[in-house]
Amino acid sequence: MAAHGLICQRTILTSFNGKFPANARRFGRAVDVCPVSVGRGCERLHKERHGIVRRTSRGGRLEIRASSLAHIVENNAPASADPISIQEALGKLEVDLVTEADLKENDIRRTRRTKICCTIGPACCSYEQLEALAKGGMNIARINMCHGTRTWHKKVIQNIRELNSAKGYCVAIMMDTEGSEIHMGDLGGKSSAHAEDGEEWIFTVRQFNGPLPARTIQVNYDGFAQDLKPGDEIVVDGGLVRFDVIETIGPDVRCKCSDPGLLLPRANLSFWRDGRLVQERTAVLPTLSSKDWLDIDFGISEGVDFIAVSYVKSPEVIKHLKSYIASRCSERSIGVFAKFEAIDSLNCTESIIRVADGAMVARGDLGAQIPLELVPSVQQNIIDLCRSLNKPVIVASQLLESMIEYPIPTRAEVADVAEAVRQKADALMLSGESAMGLFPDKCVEVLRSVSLRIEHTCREDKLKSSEPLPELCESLPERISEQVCNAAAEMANNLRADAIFVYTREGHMASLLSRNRPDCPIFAFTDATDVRLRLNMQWGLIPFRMDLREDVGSNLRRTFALLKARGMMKTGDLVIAVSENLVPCDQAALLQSIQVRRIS
Ligand SMILES: Nc1ncnc2c1ncn2[C@@H]1O[C@H](COP(=O)(O)OP(=O)(O)OP(=O)(O)O)[C@@H](O)[C@H]1O
Ligand SMILES: CC(=O)C(=O)O
Ligand SMILES: [K+]
Ligand SMILES: [Mg+2]
Repeated sequence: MAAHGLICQRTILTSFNGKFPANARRFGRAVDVCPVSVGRGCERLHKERHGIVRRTSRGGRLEIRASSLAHIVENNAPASADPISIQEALGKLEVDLVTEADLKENDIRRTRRTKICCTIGPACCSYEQLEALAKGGMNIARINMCHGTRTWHKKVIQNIRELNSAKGYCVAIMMDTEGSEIHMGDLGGKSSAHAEDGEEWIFTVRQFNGPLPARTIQVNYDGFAQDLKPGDEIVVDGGLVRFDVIETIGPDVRCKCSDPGLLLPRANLSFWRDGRLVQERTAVLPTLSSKDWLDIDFGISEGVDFIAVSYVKSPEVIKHLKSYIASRCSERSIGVFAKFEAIDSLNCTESIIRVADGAMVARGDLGAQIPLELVPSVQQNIIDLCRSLNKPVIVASQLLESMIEYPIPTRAEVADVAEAVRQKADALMLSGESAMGLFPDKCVEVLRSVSLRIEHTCREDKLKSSEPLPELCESLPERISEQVCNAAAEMANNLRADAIFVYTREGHMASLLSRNRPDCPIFAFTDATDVRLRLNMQWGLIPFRMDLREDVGSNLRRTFALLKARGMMKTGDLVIAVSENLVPCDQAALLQSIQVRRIS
């Protein structure tokens, strides 16, 4: 409270040039209403700008709502003022800079709906590089615990949190576990090696004290040599290099290179016998290793927003992790995403998606475990299942692979991105393109521009499929929410509304709206920063943070006034508004309604 009083004082002094009564400090304590002294000219100016100034008692003293005060602060505060403490103290609307600029400059209905996730690596980890990605449209930053140290990742997380708080971005953080994939060692520190046709190489689980012997590759799991037989094939990175097994000798496997190529440190390995994946051993490797659990503890303590679990093979591991997270951090939840990349996951796709908070089509490793020609239909199937079960889904890997080296994508890559957008995936993910490529910013720009274009043509396309969504919820209050959202989305389409507004504490109704993939964007207002960050993963949602009141009318009025005052909406815009029941009582279902409002 003291800070609040101080901020008011500082604000008014700056805004109104000294017309601040010496005793105003006494008045400036209320959280939402802040008595200030202003001259007549100021009052008129303020009324014109915001329309929400209220004259109260004696001449010259006005009550200005905290929210509009925040606006004055923005426009008049000296550069040294701390915008975040002001924001917090005044409880104003929090929106990221990119969205705000976009809404101000462009047609609301043309904002991007498909979200962008970037893997952070050496090519994009500095504060400035991360800022460039955020500016370009990155919604989620992914850190991959396969690479880098925890200290390195901690710094990245700090940079992103700082960007969010200092510059108003809303970049969520996803931590991706290493998982029990089989991979090569680090090539003794070399950046790469070349395997020539017919050359003999040794794959081994041995550790070496000195330098790695020539043409030797370490493998990260002990049982590997027992698992293989002469005639088996070792496939590196999904087929970039191949070796035939000649013989196994203790911890060593002697092989001959059958497909020459470049070997990169820690490249993924898979083993094939008679055209099928050898998987007895990988099936018993734990999905979460002891190192993964340490990484998960790290993620929880660093407050990541999502954890993506690599090599999921069954729903159990997801359930286990979710209950672990619930027991370790009760005050905020972390979204657990299942990565579909292990062949076993495809036997129980639906049951995995049901227990997870979202899914990722991890096409990189998936393509090394199933024939490549099956990957597109698996992608389509997972996206469709996620949509019907209302879980966000990310399409990952090789979207713009050639852009690791080149400043423009291939035509085929653009077609691949377009396909994922047309399938209405929630998010697209860059891997090596952003982590270690030469053009991370350009990659984000390509995802952004292709998404915008394809989304637009999908909306224009009158032939778009209108298959009804299957019913999702079971209990009556939830079914009512679902029906309200479905109806609101349909109304928005039929009335060509400019936006749907939803007031939500946990984000549930926001995601039910997103599931409908309506023609206009969905503005989701929530009072929790962690919910806001998590909503940034979902298709078409523009998440805002503000203090919600129990009174829906008051929330509506405040958001309309604020968005209009800040130039993000204009007179005449048509809005469909729905609200979760924000009053803690059993009458929840009865309080939901759909309102249609035109901004005056
Ligand atoms: N934190 C990091 N430090 C160094 N290099 C990284 C880092 N993150 C990613 N990379 C590089 O970018 C490449 C692509 O990243 P990506 O996250 O797709 O990794 P990956 O090894 O393919 O594993 P996964 O299957 O989990 O995606 C990596 O192979 C690695 O070379
Ligand atoms: C993203 C990931 O893990 C993959 O494509 O394999
Ligand atoms: K990983
Ligand atoms: Mg993978």
